[in-house]
Amino acid sequence: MESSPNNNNNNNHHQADRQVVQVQVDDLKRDLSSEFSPLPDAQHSSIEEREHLQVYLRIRPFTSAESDNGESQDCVTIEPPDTVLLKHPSLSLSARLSADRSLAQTGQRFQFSQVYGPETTQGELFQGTVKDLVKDVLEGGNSLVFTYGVTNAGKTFTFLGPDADAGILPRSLAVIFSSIDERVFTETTVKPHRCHEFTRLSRTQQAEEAAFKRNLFRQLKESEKSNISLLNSTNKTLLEGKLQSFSLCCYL
Ligand SMILES: Nc1ncnc2c1ncn2[C@@H]1O[C@H](COP(=O)(O)OP(=O)(O)OP(=O)(O)O)[C@@H](O)[C@H]1O
Repeated sequence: MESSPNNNNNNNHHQADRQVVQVQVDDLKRDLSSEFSPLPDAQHSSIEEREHLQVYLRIRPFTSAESDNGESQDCVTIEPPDTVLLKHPSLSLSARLSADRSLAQTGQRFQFSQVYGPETTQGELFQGTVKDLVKDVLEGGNSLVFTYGVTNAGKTFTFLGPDADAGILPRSLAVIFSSIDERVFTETTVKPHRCHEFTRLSRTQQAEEAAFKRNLFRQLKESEKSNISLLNSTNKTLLEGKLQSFSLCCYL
């Protein structure tokens, strides 16, 4: 950011920035312990939380470029079914200079709900992680699924996957749409709103929705005819962006 000491506006901005920072620091200093009163039945609640929050680790295979570069340094060891042992990459500076040699050699263990190795297929991952959540959704439950990892870790592959090897999102949608059959709500009197809510539509709104839908299908047909699949490419761009989480809500 450019700085201009003679500019009053800028000075005001800097002062405002300082005030904002000050508030945040004060906030951080605040003792929040009193706001976290002990839970009445700590043991029960921790068991419940463990059941509700599942954390899976997926280790992807090396890409061909990585294999060609000889990047394998045996730093990740899976200890089935739920643990990984991480060691410093043997060529890393930290491994060579590590003051704690024993730590560098023995590594550190991390435990997850389950660890999936590089040979895991998209189908196996879906079966083991998300399929039961989808079943819950079909019975009225809600779930949030998201991927988390450094760039190039395999989040998009896991989430969307290539067309020929679908990830957890298209698989979830396939299960939902093939399961609801006659339970599809054919009327247009309600519309999903935000994540968990819906709005009831007036007659005028229903007519607007129907017109919007007709218009959308007409555009789709026209673009298919003229081979300019505008809608598809827009959707594809949206999907190929950073769509790496979805929440499963029940509107059935
Ligand atoms: N399970 C897998 N099997 C085969 N190839 C994979 C797998 N997971 C990821 N890849 C490949 O690894 C590369 C990186 O994956 P991906 O693009 O999904 O990473 P990402 O975490 O979404 O990255 P970014 O955060 O940068 O978007 C891609 O070439 C992808 O095809």
